[in-house]
Amino acid sequence: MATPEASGSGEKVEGSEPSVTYYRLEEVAKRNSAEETWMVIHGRVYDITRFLSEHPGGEEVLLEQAGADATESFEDVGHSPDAREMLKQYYIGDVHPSDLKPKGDDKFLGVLDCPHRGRYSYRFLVSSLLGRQQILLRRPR
Ligand code: HEM
Repeated sequence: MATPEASGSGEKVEGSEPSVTYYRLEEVAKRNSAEETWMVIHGRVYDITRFLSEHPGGEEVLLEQAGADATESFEDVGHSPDAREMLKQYYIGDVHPSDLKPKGDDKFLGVLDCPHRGRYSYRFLVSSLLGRQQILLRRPR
């Protein structure tokens, strides 16, 4: 039976959403070419191989992020709701919970209550405000 520690291509994690396949980041990192292109956006894994030639922003920028976490680049562009909707068709699973642990070097800068839930994600707004610095966000109670 697969465990969260096991490596390999896609697995189920006990106690997690049963229909979700989880991928380790090292697994995603191997799919870094035009033959097989995976990327992570907001903790989700996408196989965008067949989308490369269709991307309005070009193939090049996607290949630069191939096998990696492209969340920041994706948000920095300010993709439209249509673009976000398109993501669904390339979704193959989630990043394994063990690879989602926050990095120890994250710096706490403060708490931001962000009322905007529309087109732009929290991360986009924060990166506009603070450049590349990190800030912890808390939903208003
Ligand atoms: C699978 C993930 C992605 C999807 C589905 C996607 C989709 C799209 C779509 C539909 C557009 C047209 C404009 C819009 O509707 O927002 C677009 C434009 C663009 N995308 Fe992406 N994109 C993805 C990932 C990325 C990544 C990772 C980058 C950067 C590394 C990127 C960079 C750009 C750029 C530079 C444009 C052109 C913006 C402009 O000309 O105004 N995209 N993308």
